Amino acid sequence: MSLDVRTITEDDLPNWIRARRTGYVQSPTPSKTEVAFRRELMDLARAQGAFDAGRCVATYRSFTQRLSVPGGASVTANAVSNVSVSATHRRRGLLSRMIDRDLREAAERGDAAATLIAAEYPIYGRFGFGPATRVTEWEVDVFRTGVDPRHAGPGDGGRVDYVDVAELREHGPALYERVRAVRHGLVDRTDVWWRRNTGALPMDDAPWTEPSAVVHRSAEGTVDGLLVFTADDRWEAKLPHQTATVLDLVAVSPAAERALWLFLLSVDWITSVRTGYRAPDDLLPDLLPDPRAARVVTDADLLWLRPLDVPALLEARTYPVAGPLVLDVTDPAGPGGASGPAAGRFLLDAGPDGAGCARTARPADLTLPAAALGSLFLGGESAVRLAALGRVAEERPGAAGRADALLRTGRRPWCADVF
Ligand SMILES: CC(=O)SCCNC(=O)CCNC(=O)[C@H](O)C(C)(C)COP(=O)(O)OP(=O)(O)OC[C@H]1O[C@@H](n2cnc3c(N)ncnc32)[C@H](O)[C@@H]1OP(=O)(O)O
Repeated sequence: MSLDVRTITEDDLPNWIRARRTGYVQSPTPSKTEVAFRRELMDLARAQGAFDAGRCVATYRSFTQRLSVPGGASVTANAVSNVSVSATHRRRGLLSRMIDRDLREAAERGDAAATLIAAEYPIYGRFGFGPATRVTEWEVDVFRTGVDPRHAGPGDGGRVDYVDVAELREHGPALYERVRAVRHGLVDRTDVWWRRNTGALPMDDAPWTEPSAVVHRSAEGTVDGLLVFTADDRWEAKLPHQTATVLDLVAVSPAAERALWLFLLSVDWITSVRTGYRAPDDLLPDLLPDPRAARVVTDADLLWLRPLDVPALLEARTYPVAGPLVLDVTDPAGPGGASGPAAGRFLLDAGPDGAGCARTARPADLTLPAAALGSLFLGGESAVRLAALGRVAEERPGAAGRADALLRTGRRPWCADVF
C-alpha cells in the first residue's frame, strides 16, 4: 500500500477534517462553519495528513504553546493535537511516521518539550511522553456542604460581579496570564481560544449557549478571578434541582478562588455542582464545612509532557531547595531507533532562584527514561514512587528522595484546558 504522508494545503482541509471526524467516530462531513473555524485555528505548515489514492486517512497537527513552569516562567512547547488514523489504516505505523517527523522538527526549532492530552493512556509513552498533570472532577451536593446559603459574598472588601461575554473577553486574557504566572502546568490561551469560548467564533453549526459569568475583584478593585458556568434548568415537583457545571474557574489569589466557589455554592436553585477538571489539590473539598459533600467523579492523568531540550527545560523552573543532581536520561525514541533529543547525562545545579543545567561526565544519581522526566518535571509525580514502580533507577542510595526534594512543588501542577 503506497501512502503519501505530507503537510497539508488549504485545499486538503475539508478532506483532512473529514478524516479526523472519521477517526474520532463522529459524523464525517464537516460543516462549512467548521472548515472556516479550522482554517483560522490551524497552522497548516504544522498539519500532516496521510493520503491513500487521494483520500485522507490520517491526521496530525502541532502548534506552539506556552506552558507555565514552577517559579512562574513559561517554556515553549510543541503541542500535539487532532491525531487520528482511520480504522482501515491503523497499526501500520502512520502515527509513528507523523510524530517522529514532528518531534524531530520541534527539537530542531529548539522547543523545550512537547505536550498533548492523551485520548488513551497506552498510546504515547513509547514516544517519550509521560503523564505530567492530573485532574480531579467533583460532584458537590450543595445542601450537604454546610455552606451558609445566606452567604452574602466576600467579607474582605472584595466583590463578585456578573459580567457578559464581551466583558469576559475584555478581562479574561490578562487575568489568565496573571494566573499562569502563579500556577504551573497551565497552557496559554490564544485569541482564537477566547473568541471560541465566548461565542464570538463558532466552531460548528451547533447553537452556542451563553454561559453565566462572574469576576471577582479584590478590595483594591482589580479583577483577580473569574468563574464561568452553566445550569440545566431542572425542576422536580415544584422544587429546583439544578446542576451547575463549571466551565472555567481561575484566580490569581486563594482568597479570590475561595470567594468564587462560595459564590457558586450559594446561588439559589443550584443543588448540585459539577466542578469540571480541577487540580487534584484544589481548595474546593476542604473549603467546605463538610468536604465529603464533594464526591470524586473523575481522577485521571491530563497533560502529557515529552522533554526535548533537557537543559532548557530544567533551567526554566525554580526549585524549593539548592543542590546538584545528575540525571542520566535515556531516550531511544529517535527516528530509526537512534537516540532521541533528550538522551544524555545532565548536571542540574538547582536553587530557589533558578538553575543551571549542562551535559556532564559525572556519575549519575538517577537513570530514567525521557517519559519519566516528563512526569517529574512539573513536580506532580514523585521520583521515589517512580523508583518503586521500577521506572527510575537510583544510582546512589537516597537519590530519588533528593530528586523529590528538588523537583516537587507545594501545589500540584494543573492544566485547566483540553486541547
Ligand atoms: C493528542 C491526541 O490527538 S490524542 C487522540 C488520539 N486518537 C485516537 O485515539 C483516535 C482513535 N485511534 C487512532 O486514530 C489510532 O489508533 C492512533 C492514532 C491512536 C494510533 O495510530 P496508528 O497509526 O495505528 O499507530 P502506529 O501504527 O504508529 O502504532 C505505533 C505503536 O503504538 C501502538 N498503539 C497505537 N495505538 C494504540 C492504542 N490506542 N493502544 C495501545 N497501543 C497502541 C501500536 O500497536 C504500535 O505498537 P507496536 O509498534 O508495538 O506494534
